Amino acid sequence: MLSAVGPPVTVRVPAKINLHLAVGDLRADGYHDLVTVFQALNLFDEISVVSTHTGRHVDRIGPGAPGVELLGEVTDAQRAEIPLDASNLAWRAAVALAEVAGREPDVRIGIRKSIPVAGGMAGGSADAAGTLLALTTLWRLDLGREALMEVAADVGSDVAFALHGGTALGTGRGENLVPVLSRHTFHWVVALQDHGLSTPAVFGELDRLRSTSTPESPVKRVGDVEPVLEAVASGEARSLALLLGNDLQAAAVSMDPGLRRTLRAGVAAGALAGVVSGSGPTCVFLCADGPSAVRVAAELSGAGVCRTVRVAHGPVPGARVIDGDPARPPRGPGGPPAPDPGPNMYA
Ligand SMILES: C[C@@](CO)(OP(=O)(O)O)[C@H](O)COP(=O)(O)OP(=O)(O)OC[C@H]1O[C@@H](n2ccc(N)nc2=O)[C@H](O)[C@@H]1O
Ligand SMILES: Nc1ncnc2c1ncn2[C@@H]1O[C@H](COP(=O)(O)OP(=O)(O)O)[C@@H](O)[C@H]1O
Repeated sequence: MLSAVGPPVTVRVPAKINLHLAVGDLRADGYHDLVTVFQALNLFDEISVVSTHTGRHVDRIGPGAPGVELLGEVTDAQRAEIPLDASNLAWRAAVALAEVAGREPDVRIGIRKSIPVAGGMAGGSADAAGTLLALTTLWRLDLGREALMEVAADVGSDVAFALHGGTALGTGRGENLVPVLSRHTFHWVVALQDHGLSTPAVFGELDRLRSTSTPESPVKRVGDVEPVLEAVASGEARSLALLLGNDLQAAAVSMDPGLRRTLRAGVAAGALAGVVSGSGPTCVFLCADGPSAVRVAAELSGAGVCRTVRVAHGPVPGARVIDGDPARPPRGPGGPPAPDPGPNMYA
């Protein structure tokens, strides 16, 4: 058990999907320029941080090194796949923020995981973003939004979006964000696999496929992003369904050919369209409305093409403090309910 100063600060942070993902050629720094439309969905990880430099015992965060542990029900797969050493993205975020703040990362970080690991939904990035917001609150840092976004981008290409949430156009490595007008809710079915795909390996496979592409069998590229932005703004799921596209999908399917069946099964189950999320292997299916998503999820879960399915909607806000903010009353009996914890400081 740990010594701690003050109560933990807890942040809830959403998963993302890519409605559109155009991948440019390999850059000299090992990255690819992207044009992407992110949307945050209501699948959340929770991050709790607590100071460790002195003080009283806190139950919610137990022992472990260097400062990260998994909270709640933890599956064997999560235990196997999530590093609890200094390479954990949440810990890397803590170290990066401590450096900017000119202090030690004298904290413990608890991660309650719901976002699939290595699933193309940016769960690790979400944990990093949640840690940045939680520590900004715990340490009462007066960092501006721009400075926090810069720290986020240094930790990973998707981290800034997890802070931002909603729907956003991402360029550069994905870290340059512009909010996209999206007042309408879209309904999704998310098909999770029992394994992950490595993001760098999927980008590498796309480079390989493109280098061996011939005029007879070209590797197609997604179209322009503008129609996607218009469809998002209109709120018309049928228009958006025709425009979902991901340049990494060919690479993900090449590495995991079973995804072809998953994508077909979702549409056969009644979805308007399906697409691999980011580097995969998670597939997301856009549905006409909420009840349709429930029906598609029920049928897809019996089709034997994925580990499990979730019904989700988006856009939802980015990282939010849900507990432990000195400026808010505590959660729990007498306090406010956990969801919808107020305006996002960083959006
Ligand atoms: C593909 C996307 C699409 O949103 O999402 P995921 O599938 O990971 O969720 C992202 O670009 C992933 O972002 P993120 O997972 O933060 O990537 P990073 O840690 O920054 O980079 C991991 C590795 O992916 C490759 N990479 C990443 C981003 C980018 N624009 N070009 C790249 O080539 C590089 O090989 C890099 O070393
Ligand atoms: N907090 C974390 N949660 C999940 N994975 C993490 C975390 N920290 C580091 N990782 C590593 O990052 C890799 C990518 O994880 P994740 O962000 O879940 O997937 P993706 O990049 O496909 O969206 C994982 O395979 C894991 O080894």
